[in-house]
Amino acid sequence: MLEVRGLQVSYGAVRALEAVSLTAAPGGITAILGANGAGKSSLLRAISGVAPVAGGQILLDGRDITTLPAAARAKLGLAHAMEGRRLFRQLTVEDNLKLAWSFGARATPLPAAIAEIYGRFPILEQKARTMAGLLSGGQQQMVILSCTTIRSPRYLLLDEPSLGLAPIIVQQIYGFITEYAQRSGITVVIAEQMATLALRVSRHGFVLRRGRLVLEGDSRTLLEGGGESGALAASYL
Ligand SMILES: Nc1ncnc2c1ncn2[C@@H]1O[C@H](COP(=O)(O)OP(=O)(O)OP(=O)(O)O)[C@@H](O)[C@H]1O
Repeated sequence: MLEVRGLQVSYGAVRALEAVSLTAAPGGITAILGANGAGKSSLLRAISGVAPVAGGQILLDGRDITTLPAAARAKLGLAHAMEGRRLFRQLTVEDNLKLAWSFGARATPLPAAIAEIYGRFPILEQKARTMAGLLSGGQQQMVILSCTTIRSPRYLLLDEPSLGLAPIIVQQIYGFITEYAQRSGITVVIAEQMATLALRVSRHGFVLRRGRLVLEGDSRTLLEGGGESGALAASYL
């Protein structure tokens, strides 16, 4: 179970998150929604240990990890695909995959792990010897998802996996995420500006606005526009 209690994140005088509390239910997808600058990336970055925490607590399976360095959190099974497609651009696709595998739990032997990825994204096999920096945005996102999942994480944090991608590629990426979450049974947290997209695949959604949690609920309820969810649109204004 991943739990955040009263989390505050500040960058100098800028307060990015103010007393945010939420729980990501085990074995399912949780959506973190909100407009540009709402604090979604700061939340994920604080959880994985790369953003400064000014107050509150982060608990992983009941253990307080708030002051643990990022590398120690990764060893506990936290994987974070950050916004902005961070990969080793000068390395080939396959070398990116090998490197990611070497940092992970190595639950599956390397050849089988790579074969599985190529089975899922055949284009990556065709581009295996191409420098990752030369791929299209969608192909780079496939490499990033492959690199984070090849490590066999127990918790997966995905920051705006749809950003800047064509609708058909977004469908493919989200298809992969949904299938992977179901098959692996791990806990997935997706930060996404495109609320409908993330609510369709998640169980529960949390909405941030200017660093504060303003709405939460069952994803279907938020999506169907019933009850409180008129507030979903309002929270983006
Ligand atoms: N390194 C930083 N230094 C200073 N301010 C920052 C930094 N990173 C983020 N911020 C500010 O913190 C607030 C929250 O930003 P954050 O990136 O977490 O939001 P977001 O919801 O992920 O938005 P986006 O979708 O644009 O990434 C914004 O006001 C942003 O300008």
